[in-house]
Amino acid sequence: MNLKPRFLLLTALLMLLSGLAIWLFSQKIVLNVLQESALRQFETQVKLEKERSLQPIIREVALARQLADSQILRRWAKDENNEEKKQTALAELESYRNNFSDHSYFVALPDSGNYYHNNASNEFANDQYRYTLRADNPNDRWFYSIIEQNRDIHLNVNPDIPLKVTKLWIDVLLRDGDQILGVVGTGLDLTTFIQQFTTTPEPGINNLFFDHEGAIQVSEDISQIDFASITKDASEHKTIWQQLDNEAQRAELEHILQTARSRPDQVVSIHVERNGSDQLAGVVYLPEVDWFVMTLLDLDILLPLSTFNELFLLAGVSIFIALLLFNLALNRYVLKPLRQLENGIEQLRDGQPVNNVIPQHIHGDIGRIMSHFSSMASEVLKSRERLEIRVRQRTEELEQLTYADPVTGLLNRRGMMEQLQQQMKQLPQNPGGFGILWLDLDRFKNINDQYGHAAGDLALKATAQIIQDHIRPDDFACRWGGDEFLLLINTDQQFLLDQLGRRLCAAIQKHEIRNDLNEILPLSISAGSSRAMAGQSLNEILATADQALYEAKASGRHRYCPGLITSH
Ligand SMILES: Nc1nc2c(ncn2[C@@H]2O[C@H](COP(=O)(O)OP(=O)(O)OP(=O)(O)O)[C@@H](O)[C@H]2O)c(=O)[nH]1
Repeated sequence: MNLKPRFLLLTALLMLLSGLAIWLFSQKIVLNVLQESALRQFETQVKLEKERSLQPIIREVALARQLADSQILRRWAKDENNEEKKQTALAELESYRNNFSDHSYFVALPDSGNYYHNNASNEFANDQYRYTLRADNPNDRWFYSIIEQNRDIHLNVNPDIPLKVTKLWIDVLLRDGDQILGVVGTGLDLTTFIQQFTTTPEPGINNLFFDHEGAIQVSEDISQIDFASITKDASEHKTIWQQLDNEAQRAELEHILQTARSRPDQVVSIHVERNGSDQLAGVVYLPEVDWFVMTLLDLDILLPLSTFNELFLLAGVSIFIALLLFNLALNRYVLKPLRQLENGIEQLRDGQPVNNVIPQHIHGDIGRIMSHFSSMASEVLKSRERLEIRVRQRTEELEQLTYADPVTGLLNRRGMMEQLQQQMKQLPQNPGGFGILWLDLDRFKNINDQYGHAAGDLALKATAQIIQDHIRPDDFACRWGGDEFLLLINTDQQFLLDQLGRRLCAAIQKHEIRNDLNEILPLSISAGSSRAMAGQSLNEILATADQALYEAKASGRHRYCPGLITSH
């Protein structure tokens, strides 16, 4: 994968991750703020409701407690059949009836099981005794449970089906020290209270009231209310524990309830999983009625994902713009220079200068790399040029070596053959032809033998030099082999050829060549010639010169013999 898509992919990934982190983080912050404000609001609401809606209950409870504290009532309960005490007590009860908001009261005495009651319409003004409670009657179970539990106060919620109201029964123990003399109390219509307290204007908020056992007493959902809690076994209760999804949550709530009980009127919060959704719960203990109230905030409803739509949109647009800007910057500062660098490398590979593709004005890291590359490229090109020159020179030297005689520096036999063939090709257009001189040192073997091989070489070099001195620039001389030299003389004049042959014989003999011991080497030469004419072959021309040389040797050496031209 190319650099560009890789970078884009990486950046997109990083941005998405950071966007996700920001989103989660901001969601958490928003959630915390929401929870905080919800709890504060809830705390205030509880206080307000306590003042407003709960106050009547509290007042009734206080009044019922006061009634249970009445000496008159105690005296009668201890001596139920005493008519005077009874009438005084009933009068007392009557005054409480007027004060109770339900305008009703009841008194139940355990020894006799007698139940006394009068209602708002004063229906039983002279007939307060209503009936006798029986332990085996399920309807009377509440009374025996209260006595058995020995708790000072019981609040018992019961629907009054004929009246279509929900009644709260406030049951308070009538005591004399440890002795339980009876149960007194009143009823209270909870319908309005339930409506006020549990019907919340905001969806996603739910209030539940439950007692010390967790039995739900007030709920918006009537089916959740544990009516007549007092008469039921623990297993029959509809409890707050059943509202929670798992055991760990229940244990946590147990702990929270203890904390709430130790700090009445203060909200203690807990996260609960209820019906599969994450909910925030605030719990408050209401000591006056020995109840807990739990407000449940359903976060999925209160804080739906759609709340973050704008944030998502903003994050998406930001990521897109950031990607675009990053892409532009990446292209301008990295990818484009890299492409130019790549072009430069291609140019360099082809041996071209790179200045036209590598810009000189880029700054920073990439600019430095470009400038280093430019200098490196020009160095590479220079050294390549130097290398090429060196190779050319070396080739020329090698060619020279191929065609040169190492001892004398003259052409070797191969070099001369090429020149001869060249001349032979031009022979038809050159009717005067050219001349050949074939030279051979006389008794050269003796020089080697007598003065040594080095002296022989010296003689060969001196001969070559003399030859060079006598020929013209357009003539060619070679060492044909051993002590033989062949000269290609660019002339169509026989006499000039003869003249040169004789001069060379004279000059070589005349020349004093000395060895290391300063001894003069006896050097002379024999020479033969031939004239190349159109129609002759090279072999014939050379054979003529060779024959002439042979004659020069045969006739005493140190002489020149012109070759006889054989005509066809
Ligand atoms: N020092 C030296 N001697 C060479 C070289 N090449 C050939 N020779 C010698 O040259 C001699 C040539 O001898 P020949 O041409 O046979 O005979 P010559 O002694 O010259 O006698 P004539 O030609 O009959 O006058 C031989 O002794 C070779 O060893 C060389 O490069 N250096």
